[in-house]
Order: sequence, then C-alpha cells, then structure tokens
Amino acid sequence: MTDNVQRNREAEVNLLAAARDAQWSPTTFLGPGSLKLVSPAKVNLLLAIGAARADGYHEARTIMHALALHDTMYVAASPATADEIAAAATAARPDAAVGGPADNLLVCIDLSDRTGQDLVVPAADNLVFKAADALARALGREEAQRVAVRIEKQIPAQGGLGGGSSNAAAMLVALAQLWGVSADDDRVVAVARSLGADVAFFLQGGCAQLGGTGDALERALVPSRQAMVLVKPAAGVSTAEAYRRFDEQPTPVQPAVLDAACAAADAADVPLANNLAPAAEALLPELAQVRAWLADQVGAEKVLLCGSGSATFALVDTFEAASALAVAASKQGWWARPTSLSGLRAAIVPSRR
Ligand SMILES: C[C@@](CO)(OP(=O)(O)O)[C@H](O)COP(=O)(O)OP(=O)(O)OC[C@H]1O[C@@H](n2ccc(N)nc2=O)[C@H](O)[C@@H]1O
Ligand SMILES: Nc1ncnc2c1ncn2[C@@H]1O[C@H](COP(=O)(O)OP(=O)(O)O)[C@@H](O)[C@H]1O
Repeated sequence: MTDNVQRNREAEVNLLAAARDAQWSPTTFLGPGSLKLVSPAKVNLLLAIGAARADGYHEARTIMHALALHDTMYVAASPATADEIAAAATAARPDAAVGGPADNLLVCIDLSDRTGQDLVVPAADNLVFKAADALARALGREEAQRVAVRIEKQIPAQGGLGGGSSNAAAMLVALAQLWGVSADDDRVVAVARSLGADVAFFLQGGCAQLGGTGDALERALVPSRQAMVLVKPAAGVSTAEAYRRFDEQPTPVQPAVLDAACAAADAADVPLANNLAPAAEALLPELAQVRAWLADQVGAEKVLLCGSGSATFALVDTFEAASALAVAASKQGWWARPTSLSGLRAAIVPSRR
C-alpha cells in the first residue's frame, strides 16, 4: 500500500470516528434506559504528605473539594451469552475487557476526550473497568452481562484533578444502582478505597477531609462555590513519580497551617498548602512558570498546584474574572478552564422522563 493510500484510509477512519462522535446520543448507541452520570474533578485545598509506610504508600492528610468541571458518563447493562464474552476475550479488542469472578462481565468502553489531549486508555487499563471487575468480585456476581460505558472527558488526564478516580467512582454508583445495592454499601466503599486513594472521596463529593493514605473519610466541610481558573501545561506528572521525588527531600506542612486547616468548618477557611508541589516542580520545571504567571495576575492571589500536578488552580472573585484569566493563560499555550468549587459528587443525573 502506498503512503497516500494508507493516509487516505486513516483519514477515512478518523472522519468516521468524528461523524460518530458528533452524532452520538445515548438512545441511539446504548439503547433506552441507560444511566447518565456526572463525574466531577477535584482539587486538594490541603495536601499534607507524611512518612512513607512499609507498603510504599504515604500517610496523607488532605482536604479535597469537588469542582463544577466534570466528565459525563453513560452506562447501560444488558444480558450477554458466554460465547459473546469468550469471543470478545479472544479478539483482544482495545475497547473491551472481560472481568468478574467467573469471567462473566464484558465491559465495552467508548472514551471521547474533549480536552484536546486525545487520551487513549486500553479498556483493561481503564479505572472504570477495574471498578466494574472489583465490584462484581466483591458482590460475587456471576451473571453473564455486557456493560457499555461512554466517557466524555472534560477533565484532562495527569492533571492532579482526579478524573480517572472520579470515573471509577461514577461507575461504582451506576453499577450499585443496576445491581440493586446501595452506593453506601460497605462493599462498594471498600472497592472504592482499593482502587485508588481518591476514589472514595468522589462517592462523598463536596468538601471533605481525608486521612490514612488520603483514602479514609474523616469529616465533611461546608463546600464553597468560589470561582477559580485551572491552568495546565501539556506535560503531565506521574503521581507515583511525584511521591518518589518527595521522599528525596520530605518537607512537612507547617504545623500551624495543618492545625488551622483541620479546625476549619468551612472550605472557605481552609489555608491552601501542598507539600507535594516542590517534588512536582522538580519533575516538571514549567510548573514553577505557571505558578509565577498566575501569581502575577491581578485578583489571583491564592494559587496552588492540584495534588501531584500538572494543573494549577487560582481562586478568583468571579466567574468572569476566571474566564478572562483562562483566555490569557490559553495565549501562553496552556490548557485553561474557568470553573468553580462545587458540592458535586459522582452521581446519577435524574432522567427527565
Ligand atoms: C496526589 C493525590 C492527591 O489527592 O492525587 P492526584 O493528585 O494524583 O490526583 C493522591 O494522593 C493520589 O491518589 P491516587 O491518584 O488515587 O493515587 P493511587 O492511584 O492510589 O496511587 C498512585 C501511586 O502514588 C503513590 N501514593 C499514592 C497515595 C499515597 N498516599 N501514597 C503514595 O505513595 C504510590 O506510589 C501509588 O502507587
Ligand atoms: N477513566 C480514566 N480517565 C482518565 N485516565 C484514566 C482512566 N482510567 C485510567 N486512566 C489512566 O490514569 C492516568 C491518570 O489519570 P487521572 O486520574 O486523570 O490523573 P490524576 O491522577 O493526575 O488525577 C491516565 O494517564 C490514564 O493512563
């Protein structure tokens, strides 16, 4: 095949994908009765990493706050045959993975990235699949089923915004509903905690303080609605690498700041701090540039790295001010979005029918 023919074939495929994406609707592609879910991003108003434990994880005290920025997900379940599941397993499709206690669960994932990153995650690596597999095992569900999932991403990956963890929590909420268990069921919460430190937070949402490794809910705070701008350079930061770098020079959050944060009843009273930020800046020096640029902007005094990065947020007075800053940050070549703190959690959007 000549290069031109190859290029034309790829363009055809891309055009088909683009046309499909533009025309996508839950009823046409998933059938009637699919669940629609909101899957919000988070920021850490406080991130106080402590010592590394024997299992490699670190003690972490954190105050997380949900954002209005969110991914949208659709989930539908239907009966499957053992043959259909076995055929999907042997075909090794990148958009499908088989799990469950008796290899009985076929999960098909359609990921549409609207952040400009063109994120590609093989279904077997997607946290949404891992959530379905782990919950089916925890509940001992051996029924042959096909679960189709559509993820429309507005939250950039590797931003420290918890997008993957939030998607996993939304999947748990959807499956809890479809499989007839409460989303508060201890088994659902245990699965959430086993999937990643941030996942349990998204079941609760709003603003919450967490301890342990950052996975154990300690208390809820009154959420805020304050506007903010998010700014992220193209490169991401690996969470595991940021923790490794932190260990080279672990510096605790000042005790007075930690005490004030732990005493705050309202999100608005939490002093901002993140002792993982120096490690992330060492891994990606552009983060220091983003921080300095934001701190220089009028009205953006409170600036902090989101978790392990690579997004940074600045609190501002109004959504209009956040929008203006997002436009200015985009001109620097960075991804930027105006948004606000919110009381959202991973949840089913009630249907209007
Ligand atoms: C830093 C934080 C702040 O909220 O999140 P992000 O900024 O990545 O979203 C969290 O601590 C991340 O939580 P999460 O993203 O769920 O991390 P996990 O998947 O559980 O862990 C990824 C890797 O980070 C390291 N890790 C994570 C949490 C922790 N308390 N100690 C660690 O050492 C481990 O090396 C682990 O293998
Ligand atoms: N549903 C998902 N959405 C985004 N990323 C996912 C998902 N499932 C697995 N991942 C993987 O997790 C990585 C980190 O994603 P994300 O949770 O967005 O970042 P962060 O830990 O910085 O908050 C991605 O680069 C991707 O490889």
